[in-house]
Amino acid sequence: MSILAFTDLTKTVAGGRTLFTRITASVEEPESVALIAPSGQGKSTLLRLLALLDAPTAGELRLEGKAASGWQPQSWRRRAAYVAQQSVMLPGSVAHNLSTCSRLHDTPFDRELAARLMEAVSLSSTDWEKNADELSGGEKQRVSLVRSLLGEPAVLLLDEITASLDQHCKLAVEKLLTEMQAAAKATLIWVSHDLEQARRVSSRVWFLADGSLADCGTEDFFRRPPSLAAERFLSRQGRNEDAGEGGP
Ligand SMILES: Nc1ncnc2c1ncn2[C@@H]1O[C@H](COP(=O)(O)OP(=O)(O)OP(=O)(O)O)[C@@H](O)[C@H]1O
Repeated sequence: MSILAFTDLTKTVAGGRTLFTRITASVEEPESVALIAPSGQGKSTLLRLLALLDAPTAGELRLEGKAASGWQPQSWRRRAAYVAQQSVMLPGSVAHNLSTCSRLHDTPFDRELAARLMEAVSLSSTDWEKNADELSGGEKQRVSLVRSLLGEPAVLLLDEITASLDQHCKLAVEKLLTEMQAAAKATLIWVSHDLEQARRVSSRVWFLADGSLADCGTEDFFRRPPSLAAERFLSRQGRNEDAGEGGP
């Protein structure tokens, strides 16, 4: 059974522009999918729809086999967590931020797990008593990821979460998440402009362009782009391997 699925999803935004029309796809547990598109095609919008942070114009979403209408939005978001590029820290300390989920759901705060996750994203030396607002952008991004992981979501909707990280931290985050996925602890949907990253972390690609979604294996996507739009996109990024324009 798919853990997350959408059928005939259409989204028209203010001003009347339709970003995508009747797109359908699903993700199995515990897959890792890269959502790729030229800028402005609706990647973040689609991710926000999948987190029930925005409503589709038409179409149906299902999580764990149950339609969105049958879920409380907060319960849905607890299972399918959206991790934003611009992370927002709650007022208070790093520890206060890390324990958000346990306070919200009245469950014990697993300090040991939090420490392990902080270490995995290269934040072992962070002072937990520090005001979270004083962290750098990249530190906030990683604390925000750890905060989400502590809620043990089944699906992580990752919106360019490594965009402000240096290479070392980026790879640390990728390693943590791919290990979780390999251990069947999480299904991942990554929005990324970084095609090297998409190739490293995913086994499938959803390519969004001209209002349609193409769904294919990651290696196939790079070797045999599924559409002219994908071919042009890879070509512009210098990644069309058939055209001999590069690649690892
Ligand atoms: N609520 C909204 N109201 C009006 N326009 C919107 C809204 N949400 C998104 N848009 C527009 O829809 C388009 C797609 O936005 P979105 O951020 O989803 O694209 P994207 O593929 O993630 O872009 P990028 O790669 O540049 O981050 C943009 O032109 C954006 O301005």
